[in-house]
Amino acid sequence: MHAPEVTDFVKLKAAQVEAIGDEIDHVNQIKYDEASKFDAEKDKDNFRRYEDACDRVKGFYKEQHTKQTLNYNLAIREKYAKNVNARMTVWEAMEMLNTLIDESDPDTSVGQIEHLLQTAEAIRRDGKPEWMQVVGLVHDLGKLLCFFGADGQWDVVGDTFVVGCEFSDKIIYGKDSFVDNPDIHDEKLMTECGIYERGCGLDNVLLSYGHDEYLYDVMRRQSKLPKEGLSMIRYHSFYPWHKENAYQHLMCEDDKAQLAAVRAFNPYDLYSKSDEPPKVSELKPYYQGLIDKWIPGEIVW
Ligand SMILES: O[C@H]1[C@H](O)[C@@H](O)[C@H](O)[C@@H](O)[C@@H]1O
Ligand SMILES: [Fe+2]
Ligand SMILES: [Fe+2]
Repeated sequence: MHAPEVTDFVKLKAAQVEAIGDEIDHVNQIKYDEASKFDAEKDKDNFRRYEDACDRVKGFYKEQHTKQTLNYNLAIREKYAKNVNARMTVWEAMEMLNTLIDESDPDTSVGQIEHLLQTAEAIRRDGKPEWMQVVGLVHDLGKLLCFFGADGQWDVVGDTFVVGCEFSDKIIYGKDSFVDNPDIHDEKLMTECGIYERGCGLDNVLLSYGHDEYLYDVMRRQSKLPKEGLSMIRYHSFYPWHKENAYQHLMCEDDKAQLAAVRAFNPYDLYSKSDEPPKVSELKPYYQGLIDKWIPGEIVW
């Protein structure tokens, strides 16, 4: 007589535990927009000091701000939309990227694979959802463009900004750094909205081309990441927007949620650069498990 009751009780408890588990997952899903603990612990003034940066970084931005034009942007998107550059898994891509030294970055001295793992580990330490850890792990893989026929690094790395409208003063080194960009002589482009409409939404805006736009496109088509995760990828270098509040007039309602997501991601990308270098082989099994779940198998790059 008692046995069924016990079984029922056990079932009830199991159901409750599962419900609590679901609730925790749910909280994890949304809690990325709380201020991160990680953010508070770091001395932020030591990062992104572009005025003190070396000539390599300054030269990089001069070239990028001169060559990222609207016409270039339209042409390069068309080129990469058609290309199959490689077929490989996410981990293979991480290993390939590791040989690159990023000329735009004043803050990191470790390789790219370490930077990806540092970012993911910081997100994991803070108990953020799995998909966000995956975003940390892959967010810079678009830098593979350097091996897929990019002209240099000016079309791959560095902060991004909007092309097709006036250059914001909130971009690194300001408006003046665009004096040699041919677009500044086009009056139609050099207004607040340029070719866009007020409130059109950032989905409809062309960001300067580089690793963010490229990887966003690859992941949008081939991963199971949620929209906020894809936005973290697409906008992570868009500092004039997520840090300096530029381009508000181009945003639509939904962009506010995307902005919150990108802001939650940013400290992990930036401040993990001073963490201890991670042990790649020790971490591989854990992250391979996440890759198998969110971006499985061979990817078309
Ligand atoms: O130096 C840059 C930085 O300015 C970008 O915002 C970032 O996304 C990059 O990965 C790095 O190349
Ligand atoms: Fe990046
Ligand atoms: Fe990064």
